[in-house]
This record gives sequence, structure tokens and C-alpha cells, in this order.
Amino acid sequence: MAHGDTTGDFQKTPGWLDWYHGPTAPSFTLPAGAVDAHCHVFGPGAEFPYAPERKYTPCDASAEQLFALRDRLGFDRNVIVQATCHGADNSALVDALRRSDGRARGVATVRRDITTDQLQELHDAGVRGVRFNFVKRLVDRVPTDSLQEIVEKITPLEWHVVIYFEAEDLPELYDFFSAIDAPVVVDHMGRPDVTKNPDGPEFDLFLRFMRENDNVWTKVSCPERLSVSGRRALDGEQHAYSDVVPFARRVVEEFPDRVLWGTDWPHPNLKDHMPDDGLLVDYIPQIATTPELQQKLLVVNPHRLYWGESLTKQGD
Ligand SMILES: O=C(O)c1cc(C(=O)O)oc(=O)c1
Repeated sequence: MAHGDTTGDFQKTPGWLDWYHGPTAPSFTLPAGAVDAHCHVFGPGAEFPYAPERKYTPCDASAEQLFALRDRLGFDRNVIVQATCHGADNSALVDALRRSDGRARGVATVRRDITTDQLQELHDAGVRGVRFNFVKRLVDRVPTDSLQEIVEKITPLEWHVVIYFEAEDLPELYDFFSAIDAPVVVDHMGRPDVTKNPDGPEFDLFLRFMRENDNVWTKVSCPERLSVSGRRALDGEQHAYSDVVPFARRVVEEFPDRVLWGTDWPHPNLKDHMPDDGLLVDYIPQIATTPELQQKLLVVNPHRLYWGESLTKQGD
């Protein structure tokens, strides 16, 4: 388990989200059309109850709060990802998508018995992918048995598959993941242990996975989850989360057309600090160091995957 992660109900603390209108205004100006490609909505629980099988109870985090954050940070659009605390009940997600005026797409979690009509309904609301969670602290069983069956059902809709796993589990899951025919998006770079060498064997396996499977994309998100140094700058470094930078930068530079970035708002399961999303936006130019890389990461790639739009250059 990386620094900062926990499970439990500490996030029910009143006021946890009171700051939502007030993250630091970022210094980095996002390019026009930028997409926050990994964020969540939670509840509100009174309207959209949390799943009985959940491993944590989050704070409520509404679509209005998310859209206010989007505007404050300078994003144009969101990709809202179904979180495990809502199980396979996508109602809160669908409600948020419908209220986004087409400015949000979604990634749902579905069960193997989902029907074609139900999938079409999700598609019409803006869903473009399904998520499978292999992080053991978040689910009772990893979904290896249902994945292939669900992939066959989503193929006609041209959706993709989002997978979330820990680096230590990749060796065992490598062949299984490599056999997925649909486009695959790996959450949070497969959670590397950033105390290890970015040029070492563990991260090298993840890079090999991307090299050998050109249908695999990844989100270079969540430095706040992966970091050990945290928001403190390391000696001689000026920026927060600097220990994650070499990992994310390697991925962005080797696979510039298959990377996405998101805030992960409202940051479930972080116990030691509430990340400042403004600071997270200021992390982006450390990992995507040129305007061309930033444009691909934040605009071209997410528009292609989620809106089917092919944008090539800024201003096109
Ligand atoms: O690391 C986590 O705790 C986490 C949990 C969830 C979820 O509960 O779905 O999603 C994420 O992107 C990250």
C-alpha cells in the first residue's frame, strides 16, 4: 500500500470537502479544451446510496462541486470514473453525465449479466468505457472471470476497458491483460513503487507491457497517491511530488499518443492530506515538458478516446 492510502470512513468528517471552491489557482495555464480525464462523483448518499459491498464510505462529492472545480482549474471537460464505493450502480455517474451539457464522458462498472439495452442507455448518457478493479484493498474479488465476457459485449459500442492494479500484481496478470482485444487504459501508471528505480525491473515491466501492446494507454495521474516525499519538495527540488516525476515523464515521452491525465478529485482514501488540485495542475509541466506533449496529454488524446474527435494541433 502506498503512502497516504487507507480505507475506512474518516472521509465522512464534516467539512472534508468545504474547501472545494478554494484550491490554489494553478500557475500553469491549461491549453484550451483540456480534459480532466480521471475524477469521480460520490453520491450524494441520500440520493444515490453507496454500495453495500464497498470498502470505504467517501464524503459526498456532487456533480456541481466537480463542475465548479473544473471551471476553477481551467479544464474544459471531465471524464468521470465509476468508483468502487458505488459498485455497479452507475446512477450517480449517469446523473452527472446528463447534467454536464455534453462536457463529461463516463467510465462505468457493469456486471456480466448487463443487457444490450442497458449498455446502450449508458452509451447514450455518455459512457465510453468499463472499469475493472484489481486493487485488492478495494474489492472482494478481482474480476478476471467476467472481464472477457463483458469485453465481448462492449466491443460493438467501441468502448474501452479501464484497469486498476498494483505494480506488484502485474507479473501475474501480464498475459491476461495482454489478451484483451479492446483498447485498454491503465489507471495511475499501474501504481509503481516510486521508492524503486524508474529504470529498474519493476517499472520496466510496465513499460514493456505498453510497448508490446499498442492498444494500451495509461493515466499518468495520482502523484499524490504514489509519492513518498508528498507535497514537500525533496532536497534541492522545487516542486511537490517530485519523486513521481521520473516515472511519469518516462511514460509521457515514450508514449505521447497514449497518455491521459486527471486530478482524481475528490481523492478517495487519502488519509494524510487533502490534495490541492491547483498544485496537481502545476505538476503537469514537470511530466509533459513541452507544449506539444501537453497538448497531446490534455487535449488531443482524451478528445480522441472519449469524444471521437481527432484534433491535431492547438487551435485546430
Ligand atoms: O486508490 C484508491 O483508493 C482509488 C480508489 C478508487 C475507487 O474506489 O474506485 O478509484 C481510484 O481511482 C483510486
